[in-house]
Amino acid sequence: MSNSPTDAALKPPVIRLEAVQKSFALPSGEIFDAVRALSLDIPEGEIFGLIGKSGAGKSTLLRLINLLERPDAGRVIVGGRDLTTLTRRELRDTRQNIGMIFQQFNLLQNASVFDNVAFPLKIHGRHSRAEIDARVRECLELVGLSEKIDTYPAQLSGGQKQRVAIARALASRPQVLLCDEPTSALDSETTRSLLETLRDINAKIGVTIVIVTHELSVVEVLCRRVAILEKGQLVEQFAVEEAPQAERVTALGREIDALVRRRERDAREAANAPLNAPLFAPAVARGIAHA
Ligand SMILES: Nc1ncnc2c1ncn2[C@@H]1O[C@H](COP(=O)(O)OP(=O)(O)OP(=O)(O)O)[C@@H](O)[C@H]1O
Repeated sequence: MSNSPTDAALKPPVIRLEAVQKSFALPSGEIFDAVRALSLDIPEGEIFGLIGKSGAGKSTLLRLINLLERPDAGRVIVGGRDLTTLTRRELRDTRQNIGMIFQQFNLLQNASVFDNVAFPLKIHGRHSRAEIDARVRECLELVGLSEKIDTYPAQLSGGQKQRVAIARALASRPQVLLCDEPTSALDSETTRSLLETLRDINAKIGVTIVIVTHELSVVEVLCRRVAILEKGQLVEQFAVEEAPQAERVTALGREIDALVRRRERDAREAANAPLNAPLFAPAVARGIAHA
């Protein structure tokens, strides 16, 4: 696996996976290894992408982080606690520290936006009404949906539903937000705006974001680091913005680099172009003959 020089996790990992393993029994009786002895550190405050082909084990790995899937072997340490050793009750409490959002939003259809966001706080049973009220308003403001507090999911667009889901996931003030293909059901404009909101939230409250996606444009816009999975193993991880020292190991890694370099080049050209430059100046004239 290749690692970039900035890997030397300057910040302590908020998530540490140690040789986690997860297998499933298939209907045929065969055992399928979805995640194979995988180790990974994710530093606090990171926006971290998990990518790979369909079936590579991305969602399983994400679900191992909050123990929605229990590993067959290995340790899952979040916020300094090994989740695999906790009692059911301790795990329930610790999960307050790990929010999660899904592709299909998973909102309660018969509950208002307020009640959806308040739900995890109410079932936890340790918050006063005033505290819940203030927390819900604060989270809806973070996602830009304050004015929808009294509406119902059916009255919202897909992007707005996902924002409610984010507010709900943040209600318990978790250190970690897990996102499983959060923009797959959204059009490209809504996706862009939602990704901006996630970046904004990361900057404002420092929550560590781990996102599974098959869209490289999501990685390009949102992620600062990325890990590439193949057949349940971690084959490469790097800082997205960092120019590679050597060619990336995987085709996906090379595609991400190409996207990032193209964006940088476009930005440079836009900054250098005189206002009256022809729109389609030949590449050679602009010094990018080998672009
Ligand atoms: N509960 C399960 N029972 C049996 N097999 C499973 C189960 N969950 C996942 N798998 C298998 O494990 C493999 C990895 O699944 P996973 O959903 O983690 O992959 P993925 O990389 O997220 O793929 P995709 O992008 O298609 O969602 C797949 O082959 C899947 O069929």
